[in-house]
Amino acid sequence: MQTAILVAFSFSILYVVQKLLEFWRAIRSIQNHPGYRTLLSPTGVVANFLPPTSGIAPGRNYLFINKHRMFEYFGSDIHSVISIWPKSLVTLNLADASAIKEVSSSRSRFPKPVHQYTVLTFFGRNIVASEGDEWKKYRKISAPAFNDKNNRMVWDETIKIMDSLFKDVWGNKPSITTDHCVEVTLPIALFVIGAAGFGREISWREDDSVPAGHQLTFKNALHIVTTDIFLKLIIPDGALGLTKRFRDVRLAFNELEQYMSEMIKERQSSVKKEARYDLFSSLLDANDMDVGEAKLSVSELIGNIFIFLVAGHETTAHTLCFTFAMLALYQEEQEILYQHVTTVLSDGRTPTYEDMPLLTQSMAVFNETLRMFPPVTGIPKESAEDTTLTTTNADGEKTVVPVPKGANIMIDVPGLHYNPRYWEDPESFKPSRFLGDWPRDAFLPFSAGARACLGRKFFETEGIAILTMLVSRYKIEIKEEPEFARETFEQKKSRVLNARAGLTVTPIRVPLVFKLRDSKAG
Ligand code: HEM
Repeated sequence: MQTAILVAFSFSILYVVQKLLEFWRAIRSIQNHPGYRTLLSPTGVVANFLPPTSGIAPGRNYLFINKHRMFEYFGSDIHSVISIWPKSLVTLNLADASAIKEVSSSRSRFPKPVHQYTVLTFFGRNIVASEGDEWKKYRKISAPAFNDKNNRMVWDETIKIMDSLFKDVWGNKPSITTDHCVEVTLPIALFVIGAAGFGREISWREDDSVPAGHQLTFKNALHIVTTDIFLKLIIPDGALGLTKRFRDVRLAFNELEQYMSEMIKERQSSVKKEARYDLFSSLLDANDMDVGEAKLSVSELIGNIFIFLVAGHETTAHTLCFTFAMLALYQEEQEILYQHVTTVLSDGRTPTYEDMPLLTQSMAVFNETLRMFPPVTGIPKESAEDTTLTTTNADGEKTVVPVPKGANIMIDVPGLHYNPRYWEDPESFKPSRFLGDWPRDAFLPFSAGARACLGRKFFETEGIAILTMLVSRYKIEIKEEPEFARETFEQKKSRVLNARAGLTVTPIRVPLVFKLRDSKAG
């Protein structure tokens, strides 16, 4: 017994020594460039559940919470994170626009670390979680669907959805209250991607009814899957029956898979085999091919449908929610937007796709919201070779940072978006900064280079249509609640804008009131 304990103890000591040596080598490989030294890796699943305590891991949501502060603290727009466990990997976090440009424009030197995207592959391989030839195939199949014709359809479908919201759901009520803005923005975004991406029109009325053969609505299944996807990653399948929450997650995954299979069957057996040019048709055609390098297997088809549903609705819904919150908090900015919209639509008409380039203030409001609340806070890459990156400080002094092969590179989007070298007074909400010339390389909500967001224009189109329709008819305010009657503006702001880490930055509770503008109550 004693011998066994002694052997175990010796092995533990050896393990610790080995880990410390690895840690020391990793630090040396970047010449001890300043940064965090932590026990757990920031990209590990466990670290994602930890509060931002120092020492153990940078902590959950640390990029969004720290913004540019840690770059200031470490005195460089590139800082390092080196952790001991599971591996002493070097991560370099970047908030330097030119270093980020170098990384995002060279896919062969800095590819995507696909192993960090396992969480997105439960339903099958897909465009977001792939690299190399596999990614090229998915991009080649889906990119043609994001064309001007499709953007026009996105605009028209969005206007229909907003019209129906105003007429069929909100009626002519002088004011509409929601306890959390995403209750409005999530269905809007889902309806738009459903209609414009997948030819699946869902009306506000049928939205809440569970169809025969299902136990959850499509919306709920997708919502539970996207909210609890990390649980599915860490809880073994056998344990998913243990608690109600786990069982709900299992049910939601099964339901969503069933919905996606039904969508495929429905479209394939559609009697009206009319020629369609949406994203769904591109994916289905690729699945229909007999053989060939551009063929999609059924699992790849479902994997890509899932990723487009997620990429196309959560980012949009959260951005809309933060945008409405900012306009409610900053009434003077809402008034500027309202005045601009009424000038473009002087006769009170419904905006058309042709109006989009004129709605510059709506775009500026979105850009400023995306600068302050980028839904994707960290864009990971890895170094395929031993190389260097250079960063320049405010005094113009350059520092060359060694980048060993295999190092993780994290494009720190909030770090870049709050970097005072590029953005004057970065903590302030100033949409006007996007009206003139602005530092394009320091704005990366959609990533950049070959792996930039495929749906950027899709989002901009639906977003501008939604915002313009809403602001021209309703005034957005924060809901007054007695328990918060005594709070200061700053307290209200931090309560309303509080966010947590999810697949994308998720607003926690944004209670709003939409007041009809031409109503006496407005
Ligand atoms: C506010 C809205 C949106 C934001 C901020 C956003 C942001 C991003 C970011 C940062 C990436 C790169 C992710 C990475 O490298 O890990 C990305 C990729 C992607 N996005 Fe978006 N996105 C938005 C809306 C959309 C929409 C509406 C769609 C589709 C309808 C979409 C489809 C995609 C796809 C397919 C990719 C993968 C592109 C590739 O790797 O080739 N996104 N998005």
